[in-house]
Amino acid sequence: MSRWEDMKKDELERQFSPSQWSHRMSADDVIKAHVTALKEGTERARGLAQTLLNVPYGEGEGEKLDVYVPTTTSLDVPLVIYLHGGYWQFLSKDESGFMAVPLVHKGVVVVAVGYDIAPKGNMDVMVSQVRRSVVSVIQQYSHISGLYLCGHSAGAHLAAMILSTDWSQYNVTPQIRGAFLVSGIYDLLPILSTYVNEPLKMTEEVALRNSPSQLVPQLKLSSSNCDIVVAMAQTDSPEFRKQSEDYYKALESTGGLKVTLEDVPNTDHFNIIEQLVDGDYHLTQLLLKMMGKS
Ligand SMILES: N[C@@H](CC(=O)c1ccccc1NC=O)C(=O)O
Repeated sequence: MSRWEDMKKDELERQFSPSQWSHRMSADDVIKAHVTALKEGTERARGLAQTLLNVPYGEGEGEKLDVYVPTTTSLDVPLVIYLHGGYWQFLSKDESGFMAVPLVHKGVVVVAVGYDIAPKGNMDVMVSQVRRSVVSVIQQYSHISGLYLCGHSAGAHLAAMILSTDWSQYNVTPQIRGAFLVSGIYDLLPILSTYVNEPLKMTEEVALRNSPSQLVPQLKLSSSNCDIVVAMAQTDSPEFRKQSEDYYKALESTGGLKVTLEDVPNTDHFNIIEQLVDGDYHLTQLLLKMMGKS
């Protein structure tokens, strides 16, 4: 097995360029198609659900979230917070409501969180923002039947950082029932020397304190009752898949956590999450089942 520590810069950068590993399209086309799919799905969701857009969760201009509200009147209303991907430097909440399409029909509230991507935000800022967004959501929606997280790519990293929060400095302790971590990065050290870090400008110290792989004991303390699904795409690069496998193993080996590793067939880094617009998609079904809504 090759180790990232032994890789030359160009090989490491290829491993951390998800668009180069799709079997469906060229690198440029798969990113264009990804953005289009997210935008179209989000527009559809906005047509189907009632929405509360740009709800502030903090003082900052970028500290806003979008809520997709189901039209059902059930008392059992779970809420999923979605954290978008894009290497902490692309995308926004504005094209991140797509997964609400099948979920609002089933009576699930979906919240798409915005955060300040680089270069405006840095890693510490983004992690602080998404943590505060969770606190704000549970304060506003105290009547929900369960809180869930879903994150893609960099958003899966942020979701894992939320699970690893020491909530003692906050006013509340969120009880997160389940988390879907999709094609994420959990050890930031391998990207330090790559193009990904150019706008982020992380030092080794910043990368270490923001790596979920370093915070597994804290996750065990804070999120012991949370079902965790670590999902990876079949054609994610070997280093991306290793990130999921290693994080899964680290969580699993602490004992007492309910963790599963999902290797999703016929998917790449992008359509593994795009397909959440489809109610029949394997991960949508898993998420609904976890929430007791299948
Ligand atoms: N250089 C990256 C770019 C990338 O990851 C990306 C670009 C635009 C929108 C989303 C992206 N990634 C994942 O959500 C790549 O090779 O895929």
